Amino acid sequence: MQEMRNGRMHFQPVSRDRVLSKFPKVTYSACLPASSEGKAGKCYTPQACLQMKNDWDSQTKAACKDRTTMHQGWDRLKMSKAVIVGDVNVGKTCLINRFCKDVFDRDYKATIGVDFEIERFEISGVPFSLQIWDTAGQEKFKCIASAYYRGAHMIIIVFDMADIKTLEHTRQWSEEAMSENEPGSCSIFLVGTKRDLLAPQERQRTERDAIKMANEMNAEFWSVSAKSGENVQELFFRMAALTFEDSVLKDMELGVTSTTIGGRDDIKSDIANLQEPASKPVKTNCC
Ligand SMILES: Nc1nc2c(ncn2[C@@H]2O[C@H](COP(=O)(O)OP(=O)(O)OP(=O)(O)O)[C@@H](O)[C@H]2O)c(=O)[nH]1
Repeated sequence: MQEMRNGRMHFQPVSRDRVLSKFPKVTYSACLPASSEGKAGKCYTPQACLQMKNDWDSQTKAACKDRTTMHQGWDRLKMSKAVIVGDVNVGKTCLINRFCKDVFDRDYKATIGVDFEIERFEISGVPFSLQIWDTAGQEKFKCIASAYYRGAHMIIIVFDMADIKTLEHTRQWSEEAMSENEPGSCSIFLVGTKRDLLAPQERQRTERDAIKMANEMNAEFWSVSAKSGENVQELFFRMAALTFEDSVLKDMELGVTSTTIGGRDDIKSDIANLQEPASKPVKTNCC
């Protein structure tokens, strides 16, 4: 992924479909009448989005362009942690698999505890990795999964658009995930899955309810389908872009010169916990 040559860090190129040069901006209202859907084309709604900018922050642009910053400041790979939570069976694993592997499995296989993927991007010319943590929705695994909420830069709360109860439960998922993190330290995305299962009018009703919920929890709302792939790549690109920019701005604020984002050693130890369960067991009281 990265190696030192002639005293400089060299990163292997990422695949072309993970290169992001333009800022992913607001282009679509989920509450448009069904008849106008498809005209505007995309994804998420100005009524519930984390920010409405059309371009990178000028400081981010300057930092990405600046060769000196590249050599002095980003000699290690920038990395952020996204944690995906939500009720059992809502489609968390399928969402990740659609983006990371471009596959969809119709059969349900419960996640046991946690699992994770690392996706590599190039954003505005800068190598960037996103750790995507998939957690189990089953109650019996909750205490294992919650041990991995800490240190998240992003919390993605998933619900099933065809099962409105799962939207009601998102408030509790949000509270639980945020209780492990400092207030204001992570961005929240509220994601409705299985968009393909709903008729247009039903979908609009659910989207309106979800927008209200997203506003309550200061989240950005997206409606996606892992089955068809609709909006999935756009969602992950948007998440990657927002967390990348956050990390660049935070690093500049802190005057960080040579570290992964915020010196997050907790991310590495999370992976160590996952890969070496025998040597570092997850402590739980409830399972
Ligand atoms: N039609 C449709 N079905 C979906 C979609 N996403 C997931 N499913 C189905 O929903 C079921 C559950 O999906 P998973 O991704 O395993 O659910 P999960 O949230 O990871 O479940 P846990 O691991 O138990 O927490 C599977 O049978 C999937 O095929 C979607 O976008 N559309």
